[in-house]
Amino acid sequence: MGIVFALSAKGLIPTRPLYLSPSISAKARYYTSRSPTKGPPTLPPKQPHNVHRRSLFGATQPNHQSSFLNDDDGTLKPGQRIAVVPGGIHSKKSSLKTTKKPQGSSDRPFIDRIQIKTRGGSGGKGCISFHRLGSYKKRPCGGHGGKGGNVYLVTDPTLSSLKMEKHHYTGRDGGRGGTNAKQGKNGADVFVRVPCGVVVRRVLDWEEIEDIYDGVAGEEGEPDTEFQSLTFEDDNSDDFDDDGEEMEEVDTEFEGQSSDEDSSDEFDDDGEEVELETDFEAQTFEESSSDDDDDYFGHRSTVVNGKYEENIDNDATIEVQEEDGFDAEYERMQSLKRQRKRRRKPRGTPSNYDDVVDQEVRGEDGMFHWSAPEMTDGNDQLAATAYSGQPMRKTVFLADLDQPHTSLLVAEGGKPGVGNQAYANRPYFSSMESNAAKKSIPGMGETAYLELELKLIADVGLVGFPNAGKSSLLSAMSRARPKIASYPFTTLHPLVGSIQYRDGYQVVMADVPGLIDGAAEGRGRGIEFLRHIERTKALVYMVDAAGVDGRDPVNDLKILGKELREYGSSGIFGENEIRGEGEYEEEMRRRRREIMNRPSLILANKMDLIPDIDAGLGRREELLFQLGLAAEEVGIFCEHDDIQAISAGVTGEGLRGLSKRLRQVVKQMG
Ligand SMILES: Nc1nc2c(ncn2[C@@H]2O[C@H](COP(=O)(O)OP(=O)(O)OP(=O)(O)O)[C@@H](O)[C@H]2O)c(=O)[nH]1
Ligand SMILES: [Mg+2]
Repeated sequence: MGIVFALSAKGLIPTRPLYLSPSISAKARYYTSRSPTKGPPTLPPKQPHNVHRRSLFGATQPNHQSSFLNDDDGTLKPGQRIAVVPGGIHSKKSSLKTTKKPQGSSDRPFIDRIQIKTRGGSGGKGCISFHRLGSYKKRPCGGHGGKGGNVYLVTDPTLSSLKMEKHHYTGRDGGRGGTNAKQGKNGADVFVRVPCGVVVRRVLDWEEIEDIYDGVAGEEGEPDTEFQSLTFEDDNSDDFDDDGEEMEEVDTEFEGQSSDEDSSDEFDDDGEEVELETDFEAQTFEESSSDDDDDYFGHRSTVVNGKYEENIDNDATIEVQEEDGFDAEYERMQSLKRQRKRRRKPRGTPSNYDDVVDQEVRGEDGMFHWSAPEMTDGNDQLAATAYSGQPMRKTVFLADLDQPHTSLLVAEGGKPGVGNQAYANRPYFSSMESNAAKKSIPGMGETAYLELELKLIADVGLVGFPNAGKSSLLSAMSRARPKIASYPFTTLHPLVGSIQYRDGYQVVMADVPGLIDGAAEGRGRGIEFLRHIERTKALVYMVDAAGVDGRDPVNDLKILGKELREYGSSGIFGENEIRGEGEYEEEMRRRRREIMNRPSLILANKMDLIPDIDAGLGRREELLFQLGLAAEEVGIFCEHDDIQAISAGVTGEGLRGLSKRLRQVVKQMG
């Protein structure tokens, strides 16, 4: 109970006491304070929006003094509305003019080669449970686990660099199976966004390289004993003690058979697998004669456990065959696991192991050095020596993601674990079977180390010496805003812009950082980015006709032609080498070799600095003529009309004609 004050024009006046619960809203209070004689409340007149505003939270903030909202005596008039708005000051940001940073400068990182690790999620575990009630009592009802999530690469046309959020991507694990045959939830897939034009390669791990090596050794019939002995090292009987006597019996039987030629004929009926096995046996047996034989057989029996046992009529194997379910599968997985473990390169490997493998690996095509050292002074020799200490990798080509919104499955999620409901329909389950699900291990997700290489997709590539005006041209013809400045190497990484035509046609042009003399040997940084012009349909050579930096345009063109020819012909410049074998790599090498056969335009820029009146038109024509001769000399594939005089940065002279011609050339090239 208390005295209620009503707000009125006269200020706060006491009215009759009312019992007000705190839950009564402010609106209710307003009505209760009104005199009943005045009739039903009417809506107050609409106030203009520019009423005084005060922050709702203003009074609680230390630096905000509360104040009355209305002008006169600090009281609210009946029907008066005030606007109470949440706090917050008017953002200054929105009033500031946002300026876009120029592209191509160092503050925007551009990454065109990266290695990432992807792993599919693990499968969920299967559940082991039994019905407790009713006629189903004691029947297995454990649900299977969920599948592990996959990892996909998806091309996103809005991206232009391989700057990734993370270097490791893992699919979500599958959920566990539940009781009452509830299946676990499938793990969510992970989509890794990459820009268009990414070439995806998978980096092989040591085991795979060794497998290749094995294959090579087998084909050539010159198995390397050292390698083999190291691979099968530690295959001693300790590991196989668990396998019990049966194994040993099998082994001895096998040994007997394999050493006896007649008995090996028995295997022929069983088809290819057996033949392969006998080959393998013959090979290992020959080599192992000098070594401890038992080691090899121990290894042999585990590797082809299942297959092998199927092929021999032996009491021991029949017993094993009976299992024919998860137990056998479990044993096989365990043995594979053990085998994998052993096959990993052991620590402290003898140096000759490395030597042997390295030589072989180096001898093959496509082997390459991973992280390249900084090329400081452009000395090829130095770079080569620095490389030699790097670990070797081998990659296989997976895909060239050049279309937008395409996805590529790179790491598959693991298979789900099996719940014991798999045995629910059996009339009788042995203890072995009912426990089989316990042993069913959910599959691990696939792991893939990927090497991603970005090759910009452009129709036209711009090459030229630093400061020639390449960025100015791109800026003048497209909506790209590269950094333009009067010092060399303003542009630090390639970027693309598209020339838009009225009818909607587009020509995409790539601005590549300036090339310099000796670029093919690694001088400067331009050569690093030349791979971005590999996909282009036409090339544009740009020279500074006025020779602002004291350069000679004709000589510049000769150097450019020479560097590009060298780049194309050998294509092996450390980092820029096209690595690996396969159709794709071959195609890329072919394309690079033909880089000089691409239709080219030669632009003499900064023509505004060559006055027509003083020196006359003759000087310009003379220059264009000389450029034509130089192009012919170095073998640039260029028509007479395609040597043009322009002024990209100042008057814009010749740009209209240039854009028309570019369109024609690109169209011709399909
Ligand atoms: N007079 C004149 N100057 C130009 C013209 N085009 C470009 N420039 C100037 O030349 C300088 C270099 O221009 P950029 O476009 O940055 O040259 P770039 O080839 O991109 O140079 P890098 O990025 O270093 O390889 C700038 O100062 C431009 O203003 C032109 O047509 N006439
Ligand atoms: Mg530039």
